[in-house]
Amino acid sequence: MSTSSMSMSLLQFCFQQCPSPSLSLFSPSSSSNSSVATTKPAAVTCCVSQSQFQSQVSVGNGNVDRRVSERTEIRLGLPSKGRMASDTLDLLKDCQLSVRQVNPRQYVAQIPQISNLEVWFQRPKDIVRKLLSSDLDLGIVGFDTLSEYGQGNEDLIIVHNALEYGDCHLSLAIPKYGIFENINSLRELAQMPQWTAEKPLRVATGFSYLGPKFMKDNGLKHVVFSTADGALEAAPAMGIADAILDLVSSGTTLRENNLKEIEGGIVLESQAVLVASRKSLMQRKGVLDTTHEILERLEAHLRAMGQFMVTANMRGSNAEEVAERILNQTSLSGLQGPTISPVFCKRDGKVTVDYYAIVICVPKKALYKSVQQLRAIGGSGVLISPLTYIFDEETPRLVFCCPYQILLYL
Ligand SMILES: Nc1ncnc2c1ncn2[C@@H]1O[C@H](COP(=O)(O)OP(=O)(O)OP(=O)(O)O)[C@@H](O)[C@H]1O
Ligand SMILES: O=P(O)(O)OC[C@H]1O[C@H](OP(=O)(O)OP(=O)(O)O)[C@H](O)[C@@H]1O
Ligand SMILES: [Mg+2]
Repeated sequence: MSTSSMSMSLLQFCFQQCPSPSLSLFSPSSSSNSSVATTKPAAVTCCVSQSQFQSQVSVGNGNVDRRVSERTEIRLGLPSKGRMASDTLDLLKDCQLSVRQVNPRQYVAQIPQISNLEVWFQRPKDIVRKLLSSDLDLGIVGFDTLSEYGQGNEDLIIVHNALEYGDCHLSLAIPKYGIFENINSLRELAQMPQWTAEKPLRVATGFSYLGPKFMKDNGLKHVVFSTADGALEAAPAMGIADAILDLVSSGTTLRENNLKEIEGGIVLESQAVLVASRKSLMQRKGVLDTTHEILERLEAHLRAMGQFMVTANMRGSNAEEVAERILNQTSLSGLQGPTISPVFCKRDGKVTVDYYAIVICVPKKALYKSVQQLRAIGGSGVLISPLTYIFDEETPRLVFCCPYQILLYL
């Protein structure tokens, strides 16, 4: 999932009503007709139980609003542990937003470049909960965690939906063996005669909100879920469950445990996202500006990560003629077109221009093709350099981040 493939940036979760799943053992009810088959960050639609949400957040309740106005510092929640923790700190460091933590057991830290910002290290699920309770204003978490614990709450706004790490997907997996040997799709799984009201399909998952919702949306009636916190892949072989619903990245853990994914079984694609509390953006002084700054730095860095700067010399009679040759090649157009400068040299005592130096940005994926095209039109001395930042006039995501647009958007 690349940044460029996502056009929308500040995304809202749709707030709908649906039954609240129980946390230990539960079955999805079949009454809802809403559908979220494969959810990606770019198109989020999740359900939330209104009563459940209100018990956590109390929308419009004086306590929450008082808390929003009482504190003056802005709080950013970052994962305190797990694989997201170090990747998040690395990303911020690459954006010149290094987190200064006096000691690793201290849960509060600073980003000296941004005044009035406190970093709080929390478990990813607690970041989502604390955004909802207005104890945090901004947070970085996996989209899976946001979807599971945010449950479509409209106070959560995805400011950046593709931070390009933590890539994984939430998927249903079944054994490769036994009664599942010839089952390769969700439809085939649903049609198996084995699942009845008395003997439902048993699914082990840590996603006790998204799991039942996915099954219900896909019309699987006879399903029960059990929760587990880790090593879910062992559950089918231990006879505890028939299937599992868990995160998959390389697929190694599934393979090593004789499990397989099935067609139509992906619940969502996930990667790290930057989330904000809508209430904070709207009500707390400085949150919008701070969000704007963080977002701009993230965008500039992530855009640059996907590109190389290519310089080359080209023989030509004038800059326009060289430009024409370059622009006729599909992989050489650069960000806004090539920069072309004359290369002056002295021949027979006279300053002449036989060559032009060209500078273009090319997507990393298209590098080899670009070099081939450059050579084909007479390019020589091709130099490739990494880029650190690409700051545009205004990042597309920021369109939504100015107060006026936010007000319009909300
Ligand atoms: N195998 C994986 N590959 C890539 N990203 C993953 C993988 N598993 C999880 N993630 C992403 O990283 C986030 C944190 O996962 P991680 O396993 O580090 O912590 P956790 O599951 O909260 O804690 P724990 O596994 O210790 O209970 C997930 O929410 C998801 O976004
Ligand atoms: O497709 P793979 O690359 O094999 O990764 C998938 C595994 O990664 C996560 O587990 P984690 O390592 O977080 O352990 P956990 O089960 O203790 O959470 C996830 O729960 C899967 O088990
Ligand atoms: Mg884990």
